[in-house]
Amino acid sequence: MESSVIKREILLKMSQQKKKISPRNYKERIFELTSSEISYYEIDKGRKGSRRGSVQVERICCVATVQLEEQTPLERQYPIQIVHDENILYVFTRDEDNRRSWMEALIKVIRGNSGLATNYHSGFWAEGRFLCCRKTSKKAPGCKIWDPSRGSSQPETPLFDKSLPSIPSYEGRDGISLPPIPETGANTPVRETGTSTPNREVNSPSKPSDLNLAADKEHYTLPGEGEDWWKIKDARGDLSPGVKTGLKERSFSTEGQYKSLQSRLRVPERSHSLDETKHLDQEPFTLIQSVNVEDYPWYAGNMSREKSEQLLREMGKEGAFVVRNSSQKGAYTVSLFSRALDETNGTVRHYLINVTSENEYYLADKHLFDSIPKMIEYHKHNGAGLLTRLRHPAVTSACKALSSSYGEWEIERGEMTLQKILGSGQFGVVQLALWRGKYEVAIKMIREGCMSEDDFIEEAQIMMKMRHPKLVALHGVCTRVYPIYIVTEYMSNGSLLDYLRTHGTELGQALLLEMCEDVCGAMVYLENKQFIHRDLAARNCLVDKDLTVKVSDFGMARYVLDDQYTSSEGTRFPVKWSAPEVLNYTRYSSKSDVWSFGVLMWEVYSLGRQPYELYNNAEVAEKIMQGYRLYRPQQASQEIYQIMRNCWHENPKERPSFHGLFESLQALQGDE
Ligand SMILES: Nc1ncnc2c1ncn2[C@@H]1O[C@H](COP(=O)(O)OP(=O)(O)OP(=O)(O)O)[C@@H](O)[C@H]1O
Ligand SMILES: [Zn+2]
Repeated sequence: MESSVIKREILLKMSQQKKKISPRNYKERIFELTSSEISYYEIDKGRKGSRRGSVQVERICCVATVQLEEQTPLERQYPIQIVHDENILYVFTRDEDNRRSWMEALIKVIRGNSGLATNYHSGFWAEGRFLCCRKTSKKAPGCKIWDPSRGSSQPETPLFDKSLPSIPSYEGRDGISLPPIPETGANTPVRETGTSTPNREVNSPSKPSDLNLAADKEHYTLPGEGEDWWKIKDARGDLSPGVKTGLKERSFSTEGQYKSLQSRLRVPERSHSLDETKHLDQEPFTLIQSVNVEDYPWYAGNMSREKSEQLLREMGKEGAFVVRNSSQKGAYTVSLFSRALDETNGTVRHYLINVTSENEYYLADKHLFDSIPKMIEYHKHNGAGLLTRLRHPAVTSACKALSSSYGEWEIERGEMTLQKILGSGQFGVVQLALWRGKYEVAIKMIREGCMSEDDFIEEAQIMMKMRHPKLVALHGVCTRVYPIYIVTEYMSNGSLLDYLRTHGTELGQALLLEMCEDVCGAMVYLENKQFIHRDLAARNCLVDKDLTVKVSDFGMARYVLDDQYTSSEGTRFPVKWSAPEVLNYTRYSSKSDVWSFGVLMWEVYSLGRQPYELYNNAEVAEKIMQGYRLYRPQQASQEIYQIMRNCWHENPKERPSFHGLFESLQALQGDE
């Protein structure tokens, strides 16, 4: 027997975010809560359409509010998280009352569950991490204590015997206060009271307003019989241009809804351009006061349309963007990448930056700004008519500043301020430094006598031209004095091997796969350039602040002056990563890189174990010749393991190319 509906209402639902970084979208769904499940349905001509998903009540371990992100649009000010054993469902209620009533109902049904959480995450899961504690596993134990019986912020509304978890304050994740929505005055729509709900007994409303099935600022429901109870009328059609009567006509996007709400609440549009300086957490060393586009990391100068598309696609990140000079003289264009329209290939859109006669700038919609940087900053937080928000500048600031100021590869040593030691390797110590006091870079200080320096310096210019979003950029060198400095892009999460060993258990399947894809993407690029890495391994990949993995030290093995490293019999030779033809005849090729890549995938899926742990180099070489291969790591599916095995074909010609590997990996990603 179907259990009766406790609550049924249209709520906004966030997409499930199954991948590490996938675009979020928000859809209106009809939500139904029964004592056994919460389910949601498409809205089809104002009625319950097809079922889109559900969560069984017994699997829910926590229901709580969520701390708002900065610049949250008005329709998403009242989020609830429903945490269950597989994922987190985020839904957005209309207002505090509405949220309270959903929380009450949900907590009531889950109260008897055995596996209720003790902790939860107060922030959203976004782009591969929790905004509260920055943990990168969706299963990471919560960072705040969850106490469903703790006092709520409005104790005058007693629930059952206990009260609700506290309602969060309007605080962004960095403690930036968001203005509460003005609720009074002529602009506040009058609340219409509906008739009684079909489930009145179950719902047992505690306040008269709870009698409404739904009563928001735009429409109210007319509870009735059966399917037909679902008629919805516009309460204030005159005030919201995009909204007419009935859901049928309600075709505006959430951004449009935001705007119409905004205009009705008379929030001055300009107010959103204020204070943006606080949000620049991604690029801490950017000159935020400047109105010159040249001072910003996203400015790519005379980059062509084609080049920008190539760069953004290579980067492949939702919301990757650059601002470049338009072919129209004196004008600028924003080029933006998104997977919103085409999940597999993505789309690049080019938006001309418009200028009014009063020298004010705007993009897709009419939010005016007195400078381009302010406009860009606004659109970092508000899609407002764009394909997606401007999330990731595609040119790193140091990278761009360095390459524009030095066509050459020689960097002025005096412009480096050393900060701290990051580690040490084959060539010596690696330090974090600031270039010109503001751009973070990593410096390899080459210990004298361990590198064939002249050969390297000759090759450095070629290596500097190797530019790919998944390759650690070589910015330049300081060669005039000893020790020689090799200046590269700084990667704040250190080596992939260390990262796997310390954070491996927090990384889900999707992230492990993405890490392999990142490396493979860089290798496709090198393969096309016929550039052989020669020492591909997890220790030679680095992890960026957003967990992007990039390949480092490409080609550097050629300049090592150390017999123990260069000779395949040497103790430091990477035997366990080397293809048989390398061990036997020192025959390097992109296909020998492919072998190493297979071992790197094994490292990723074994969360940083040493390959062939129990064997020394000589034993490994012998076993490999006899046809033995690494076993399947626990985390790797049969499909993943098969990809590794293909990389370890005895005959290099039989191994897949990086291009082929990349396609296989992407196909797996689509499976989820
Ligand atoms: N660009 C960088 N950004 C951040 N940390 C770095 C960077 N380059 C190196 N490191 C840190 O310094 C350590 C040493 O790096 P390095 O590349 O010299 O040696 P390695 O790759 O570990 O060993 P080998 O030189 O033998 O291959 C790395 O493990 C990493 O922790
Ligand atoms: Zn947290």
